[in-house]
Amino acid sequence: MSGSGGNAGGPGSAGGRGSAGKSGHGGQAGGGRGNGGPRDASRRNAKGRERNRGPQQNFTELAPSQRTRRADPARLVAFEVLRAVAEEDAYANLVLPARIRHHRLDKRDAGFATELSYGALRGQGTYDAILARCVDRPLAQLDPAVLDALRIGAHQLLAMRVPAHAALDQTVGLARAVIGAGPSALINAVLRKVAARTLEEWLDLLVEGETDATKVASLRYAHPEWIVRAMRQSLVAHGRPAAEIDSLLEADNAAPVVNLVALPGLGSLAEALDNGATPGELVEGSALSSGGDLGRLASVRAGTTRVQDVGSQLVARALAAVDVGPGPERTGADAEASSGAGEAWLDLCAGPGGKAALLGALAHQRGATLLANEPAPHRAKLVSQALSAVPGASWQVRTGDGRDVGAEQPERFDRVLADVPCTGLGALRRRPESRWRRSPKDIADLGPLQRELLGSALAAVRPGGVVAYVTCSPHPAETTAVVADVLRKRDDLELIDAGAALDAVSLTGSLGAGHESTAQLWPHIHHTDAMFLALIKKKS
Ligand SMILES: C[S@@+](CC[C@H](N)C(=O)[O-])C[C@H]1O[C@@H](n2cnc3c(N)ncnc32)[C@H](O)[C@@H]1O
Repeated sequence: MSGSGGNAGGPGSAGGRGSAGKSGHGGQAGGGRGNGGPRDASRRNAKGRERNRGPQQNFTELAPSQRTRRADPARLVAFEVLRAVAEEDAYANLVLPARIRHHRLDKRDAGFATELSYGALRGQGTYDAILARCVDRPLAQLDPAVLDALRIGAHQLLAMRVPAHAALDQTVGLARAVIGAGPSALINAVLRKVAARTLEEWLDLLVEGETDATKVASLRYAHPEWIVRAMRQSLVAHGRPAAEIDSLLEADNAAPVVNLVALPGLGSLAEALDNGATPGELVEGSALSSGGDLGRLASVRAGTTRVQDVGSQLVARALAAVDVGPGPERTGADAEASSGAGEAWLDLCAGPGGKAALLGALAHQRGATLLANEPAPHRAKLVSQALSAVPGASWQVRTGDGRDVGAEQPERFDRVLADVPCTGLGALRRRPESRWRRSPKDIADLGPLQRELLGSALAAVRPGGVVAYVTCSPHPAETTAVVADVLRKRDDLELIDAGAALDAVSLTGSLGAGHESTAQLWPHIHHTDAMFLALIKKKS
C-alpha cells in the first residue's frame, strides 16, 4: 500500500521534488535544483551562477574505474524496479514495495527510491530524447540495463534535488556494482553532458523549431504522442476545451494523493484524521492521507478504512443512490421504506474489490445483498479479502466470466456495476510505466469485451433497474461510443443524468462532470482519476 501513492517527478511535473536528495543520497543537502519552473533563484549560487553547471559542477577527477563499486540501496531499488518493468513486464507499484522491503529501506530511503523510480519511468520518453542527444549511437543499441541506469541518472540530474556530482558519482557507482566496470565510462560521459543543461533548457532545445503541438506536448509532459492526441480528443468528447490538454498532462505527472474511504456503517476516519489525514472535500466518508505507513492504522488493518480514489468512491455511491423504484416483488413495507431493502446488487467486474467493498458496505446498511463477480481466481480472492470487513450475509463472490451472468441470472438485479477492463488512460498518475506500455491497439482490442460485458449487465438488470457503466479511461472509444452503440440498438434503455447523480452524492453538489447525460471526472479538475460514468436504466 505504501508504494501505491508514489511521488511525482519527471518532465513537466508539478510536484515530486519534496523528499529526495538530502545528505544520505546526494552529499550536501539543499544543493540541488529548484522546482523545474522558470530559472528560479534557488538554482543559483551566491555569484548568481546556476548550480550544477560548468565549473560549479565539482565533478570528481577520479576516472570511473577508480570510483566506488557500491550501489546506494535506494538507487539500487529504483534500478531494480526499472529492470523488472522492462524485463518482466512488471508493474512498478507492485514491485517497488517488495524491493523496498527486501532492501530494508528506511522511510527516507523509501521516499527517495519511490521518487526516483516513478519519476524515471514517467519521464522515460523525454529522458530518452535528451539522452539520444548525448549518446553517439542509437539508444536501441545500448545494453538495456545501461539505458535504465542513464534514465535514473537523468532523473536525478534534471528533476530531483540531488547535486550533480552526487547524482553522477552514485549512478556510476551503481552501474559498476550491478552492470560491471565496462559501461561506467560511457555512463559518466553521457551524464556529464546531460548535467550541462537544466530540464527547461533541454526541453527548449528539444522543441526548438517544432510546430506540431502534439509533439511539443509529448516532449514537455512525457506522454506518447498518441496519448496526447487521445486525451485531447477525450476532453472535447466530454465537453471540455481542448486547451486544457497541458493541465491534464501535467496532472498525470503529479503525485497522486492517497484517498481513504471509511466503509459506511462499518469504518471510521477518526484514527486517520488523528494521524494527520485531512477530511475529503468531494465525498462523505473520505479523507486525504498524510502519507506514511497506512498499515499502522488499526482501521486500515481491519479493512474498514481503505485506500480508494475519490472518483471510484463517487461512481460507486452514485449507483447506490440512484432511484430504481421498488422491484416487482417488493411491495408493502419494503417498498414503502424505498431504501433498497431486499434489493440485489451486482458488481460484474469486481477485482481487486475496491468498489465492491464500498458497495458491499452500502448494501449491508440498506438490507440489500451484493454479488461480486471476477473471472481471475487470484483477483476474486482479493475481492473476498476486500469484502471481509462487511458481514458475510450481505455478499457473495462468484469466480467466472461476467459475460455469462446476464444469461444465467436474467433480470435478477436492481443495480449493476459494470466497471469494465479498460486501458486505464485515466489513471496514468498511479501507474508510471503504463503510458509507455499501452498502445492504440489496446483500445481496439478491449472494445468487444467492453460491449459484451455491458450487454451482460443489461441482461442481468431488472426492468426499472440501473446499470452503471464505468471506466478509468476517458477515451471516447471506451466510454461514449460503447454506450451509444448499445443505446442505438435498443429502445428499452434510457440514460439517467450521470452528472446530476454524481452531484447528488458529492459534498460540493456541483462537480461539473456531466455532459450529454454521461459524466467524466478529471485529474486536473477534480483531482481524481479520470473515471467515466454512464447510468443506463432499463425501462419498466
Ligand atoms: C477495471 S477492473 C475493476 C476494478 C474494480 N471494480 C475495483 O474497483 O476494484 C476490471 C476487472 O475486470 C476483470 N475482467 C476481465 N475480464 C472479465 C470478464 N470477462 N468478466 C468479468 N470481469 C472481467 C479484470 O480481471 C479486472 O479485475
